[in-house]
This record gives sequence, structure tokens and C-alpha cells, in this order.
Amino acid sequence: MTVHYISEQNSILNHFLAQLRDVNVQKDSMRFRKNIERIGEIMAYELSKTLPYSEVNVQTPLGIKNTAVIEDNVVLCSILRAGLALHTGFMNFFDDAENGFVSASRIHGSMDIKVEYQAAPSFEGKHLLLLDPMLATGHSLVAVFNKLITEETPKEIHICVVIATPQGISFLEKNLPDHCHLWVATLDEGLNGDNYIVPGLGDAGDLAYGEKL
Ligand SMILES: O=P(O)(O)OC[C@H]1O[C@H](OP(=O)(O)OP(=O)(O)O)[C@H](O)[C@@H]1O
Ligand SMILES: O=c1cc[nH]c(=O)[nH]1
Ligand SMILES: [Mg+2]
Repeated sequence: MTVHYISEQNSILNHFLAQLRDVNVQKDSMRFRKNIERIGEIMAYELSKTLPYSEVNVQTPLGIKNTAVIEDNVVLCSILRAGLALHTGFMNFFDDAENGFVSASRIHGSMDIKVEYQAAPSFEGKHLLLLDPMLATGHSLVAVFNKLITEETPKEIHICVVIATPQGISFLEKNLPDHCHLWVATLDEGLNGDNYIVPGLGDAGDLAYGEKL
């Protein structure tokens, strides 16, 4: 797996990350969702540099300009719930992308993940971008990957997360194919006893959409 860290150089990304983490700011759920969305836009821009482009002639009012445009074969697929705001950010930039949604939830007291809902297009020969803001143990992403990728062969697979742990990255490296790309906005220290990322930001789904029963 190739891992791409996108916050090594200081940028406005770090400002958005600071607001996501800050207990005095993150309770503003509209700002929380907006910051995840803005990070999605930044990640989409960075990732777009690695996608294939083709030359087209664009007619302007005054002439013709030969320029490169992105090939239209991107599928954005996010993991519910927390992936939704990240999905919006990616969709703001990849406006012609196809879209998929999958649910994943932790089963209390175990490492098992329940993957129930799935609504996704074909991935065959396409660039699949799998989106989830939090990579904690990595079990949700691997469970979703195994449910989604069965018979089809995407051309490339990019997994995009905002906060990752070393344990989560190792788990993906052991359980996903080598040709996957992992995009990480920032790397944290590790996990606490409840498998939450530390220092992390808390529960991304709850902060974005409210507590669930
Ligand atoms: O790497 P893991 O240890 O599997 O944990 C990460 C998962 O946890 C969060 O979802 P959560 O289960 O909280 O669901 P939610 O988005 O509905 O809150 C997050 O969005 C990931 O999907
Ligand atoms: O730290 C974590 C771990 C899993 N899910 C979250 O939302 N936060
Ligand atoms: Mg949650």
C-alpha cells in the first residue's frame, strides 16, 4: 500500500484540523461538518494530481486552447455516517463522479463490524475513492472493502481518511491489496481502551450528526 501524508507542509488544512479537534469549537456541528467537507476538498485536489488526464481543445470566445481535463471515471464511495461530509467535499471537486454509500457499525464489545446497507455503482475499470474521516483500528474499512470489492476490478483504489493511527495503517497494509493508495490528512498517536483515536477528535459521526441510540 502506498501511503500519502498530505499535512507534512503547513497549510490551511492544519487550521481546519485544529478546529475539528478543539472541544470549544467542535460542538458547533455545522462548523464541524463544514471543516470535514473543506478537508475533503483539499484531499480531492491533492489526489487529483495523480489521476489520468486527457487533452481536449477548448473553444474560448477568442480561440482554441489545448488543455488537460480529468478522465471521467471516478467513483466516490463513503462509509456512513461520518463519511457523508467528506463525501460532499470530494463531490464539490469531482462533480461528474459516480457515487456509492455503505454502512458500517461497530458491534459493541467486539472487533466485528456490521456492514448492512450498500448502494453503489459498478467499479469495473474505474478509479474508486473510498472515504471515511476516521481510521482507528481499520476494521470498518477492511469490512467495507471486502463487501464492496468481490468480483469487480477497479483500475485504482484510493482510501481517503482525515485522521489515522499507526495501528489502523498496519491493519490495512496486512489486509488490503498492495496496489491500494491510502491518503491521510494527519497521523495520530494511537488508540485508547475503547478503540478511539487519541488525541483524535472524539466520535466523528456524533459530532457531525448527533448522538445515536
Ligand atoms: O477503524 P475503526 O476502528 O473501524 O473505526 C473507524 C470507524 O468508526 C467511525 O464510524 P462509527 O462506527 O463511529 O459510525 P458512525 O459514523 O455512524 O458514527 C468512523 O467513521 C469509521 O467508520
Ligand atoms: O476515534 C474514533 C474512532 C472511531 N470513530 C470515531 O468517530 N472516532
Ligand atoms: Mg461514530
